[in-house]
Amino acid sequence: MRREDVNENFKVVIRIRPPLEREIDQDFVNIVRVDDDRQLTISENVALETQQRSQKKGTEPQPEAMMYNSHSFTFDHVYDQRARQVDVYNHTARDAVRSTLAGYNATIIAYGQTGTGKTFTMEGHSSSPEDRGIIPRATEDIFNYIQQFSNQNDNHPKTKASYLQIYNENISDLLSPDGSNLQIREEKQKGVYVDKLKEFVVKTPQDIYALMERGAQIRATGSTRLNELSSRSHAVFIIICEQSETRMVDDGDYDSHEGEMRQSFKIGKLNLVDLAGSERVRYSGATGQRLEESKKINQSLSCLGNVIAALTDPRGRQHIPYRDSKLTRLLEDSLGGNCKTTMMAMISPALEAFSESLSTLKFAYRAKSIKNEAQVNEDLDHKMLLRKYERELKQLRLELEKKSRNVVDKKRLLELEEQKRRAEEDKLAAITALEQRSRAFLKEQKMKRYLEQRITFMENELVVGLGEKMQETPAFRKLLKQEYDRVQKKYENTLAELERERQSIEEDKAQVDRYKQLLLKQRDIMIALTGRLNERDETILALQEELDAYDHHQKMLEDALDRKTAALIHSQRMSHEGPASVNTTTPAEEAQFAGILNRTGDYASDEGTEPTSGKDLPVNGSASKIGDLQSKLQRSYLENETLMTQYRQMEEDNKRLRQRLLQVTKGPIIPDASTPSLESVVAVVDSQKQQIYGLKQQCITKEKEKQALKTILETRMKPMMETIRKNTEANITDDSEVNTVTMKTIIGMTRLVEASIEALTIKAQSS
Ligand SMILES: Nc1ncnc2c1ncn2[C@@H]1O[C@H](COP(=O)(O)OP(=O)(O)OP(=O)(O)O)[C@@H](O)[C@H]1O
Repeated sequence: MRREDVNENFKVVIRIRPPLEREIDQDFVNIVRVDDDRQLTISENVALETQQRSQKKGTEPQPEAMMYNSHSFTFDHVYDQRARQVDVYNHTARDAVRSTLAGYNATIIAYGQTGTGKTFTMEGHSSSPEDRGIIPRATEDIFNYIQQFSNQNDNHPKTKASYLQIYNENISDLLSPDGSNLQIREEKQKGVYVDKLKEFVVKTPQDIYALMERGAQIRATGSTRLNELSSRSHAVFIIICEQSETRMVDDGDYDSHEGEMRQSFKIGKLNLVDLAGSERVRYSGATGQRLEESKKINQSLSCLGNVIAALTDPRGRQHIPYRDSKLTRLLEDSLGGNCKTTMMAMISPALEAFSESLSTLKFAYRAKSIKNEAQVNEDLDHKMLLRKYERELKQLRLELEKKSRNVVDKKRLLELEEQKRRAEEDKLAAITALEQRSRAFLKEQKMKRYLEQRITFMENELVVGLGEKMQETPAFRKLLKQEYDRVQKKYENTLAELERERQSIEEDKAQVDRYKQLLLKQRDIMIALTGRLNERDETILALQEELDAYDHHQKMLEDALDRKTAALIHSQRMSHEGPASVNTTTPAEEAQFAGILNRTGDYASDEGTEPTSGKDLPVNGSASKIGDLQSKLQRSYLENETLMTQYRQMEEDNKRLRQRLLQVTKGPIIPDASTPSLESVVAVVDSQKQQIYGLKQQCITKEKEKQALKTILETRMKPMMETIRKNTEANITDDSEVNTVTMKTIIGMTRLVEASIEALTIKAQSS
């Protein structure tokens, strides 16, 4: 699709018609001066008028009354009064016609006050060949071109014509009496068009002249004071040029394989618009029906003015009021759309039309800044369409590859590849189907062409009865129509099927996009889960270390307690059995003994042993304190067990979480009853975090308890043992061996307390 410079696509030219007899009779004064072929000046040239009057009277003109109210304008071209029809066609209309043949939409609009020469410019006078207007000249040009072009190429041009009018806001077909109150429709491919407007295939310029004449007879005209044969409606003559071209692709063709056949269709539409003239009712003297017509004409022209004002608004208005009138709606493509448009504004040179001419010039000047964007209306052949799809697929594959490179998980990459492969297979299947459809479509087209040729042949060759051509018989016409309708329907069905195929390929593309999005989402979820698992692993590791440290210190405490307990039992035994047994047990044996007692619970039964004498009391009191210590340690041991159970529980959860992660990495996340959702996994992680926090709190509490135990031993037990030692020392009267043992026991117990304090201090520091 080629695009042209937008400024080139909307041109405005001015044509000044020569003064009419009526104007010459009424003291004609020329108010328009053409400065060059692009600029003109309009002024209420009182000087000239004064001069003429002065000449009549034989007086000198007044110098101060030379010119006033003068305005200069520049346009794409200015045609003065002497401009011939052929000049106007060659300089202005021919480009538009050639654009149509190149596949563009082109419009020529004749605008101006009533009686300024719009119809003359567009249609001209058929009586004089020199006065032929744009429509007949364009027609000849088109047929000349077609003849020349179709001789050179394997081209099959087809020309069709339609003729419509907008009269009192009602669109009617000027070539078909049934076609009234027609509706304007719009389609993406076709643009704006009139529904049910008949299109006539024309093969010679004469065919077009016949249609023009037929339309002119129906077109609403009337006599007004300013124009004897005034057009009371806006008329649009439409010429459509369709060309199909089949040619061998050469190596210079973009994205095509050399040697392939390429077919393309170009459809250009030429709108030749002859607007009804605006008029000031005061001057035209319209009444009754004429007055109503004038109002409607002025109203739709004012809508045209509004559309042009909106299109050229420097603020860049969003809403363009095309729908305010049938005229503007019909010209939507021509004004600011896909079209090469030329506006021809006609003016009268007479002083009496000064204000109308000035307003026409201002209107035309404003329209100069309209920007159109014209494109060739070209349909690619089906192979080209396939290549276009292939290109899109290739692009899609590249994008997918680019995205895949970013995915960290190799497994996901493999799955992506697999999905991509499946999508490609689907596309390939779609393309194969489309190719088949295209082949069928081409076959249909060939058949259609063959039938058309046969019809033409029959039209030319067959004659029935007394010189009456067969094509003129109703039976033949009926058959012809049936056949034409059948082929047309088949052609349309094939087109519709192709469109469906195209849509299905579009859907496939969208599906691939959805896959891509899903995979990217899964990748993100996977990364998030891995992050959370790592966090949890770190937490568990920290907890494990803490527990190990705790176990170690507990073990130290237990060992210290075992040693002291063994020493105490040994002292007790010594005090009962006498000094002879003092040296019979080694410290290692004592510790082993105490350890055995501790583990079997025999120590507990010792707690209940009754004191044998009053002197033993302090010793047994200390034993009970140490027993307390022992049972606290026992509790701590149990708590440690509980901690271990919780830790194992957490490990179990961790294992489950890893399994969940494995599921996520294996396939798309589709929540079901058996698979925990991401939210539930996150909840488990959170609850375990809370458990870890609880465990930490318990450790802290236990530490506090131990601190309290240490304080008790330090502040209560130690002074107590000191008091016992001092009292015992003071009460010893003789130097018997029992007293010595008792003293030793007391000293041993004091050391035991000190050792316990020391052990607890080490634990507290390391914690
Ligand atoms: N360039 C010209 N050379 C000679 N005669 C012209 C020229 N332009 C217009 N005329 C004559 O002026 C008269 C009015 O012209 P025409 O009917 O084309 O005007 P119009 O703008 O179409 O008017 P309306 O809007 O009322 O239909 C006609 O008689 C026509 O022959």
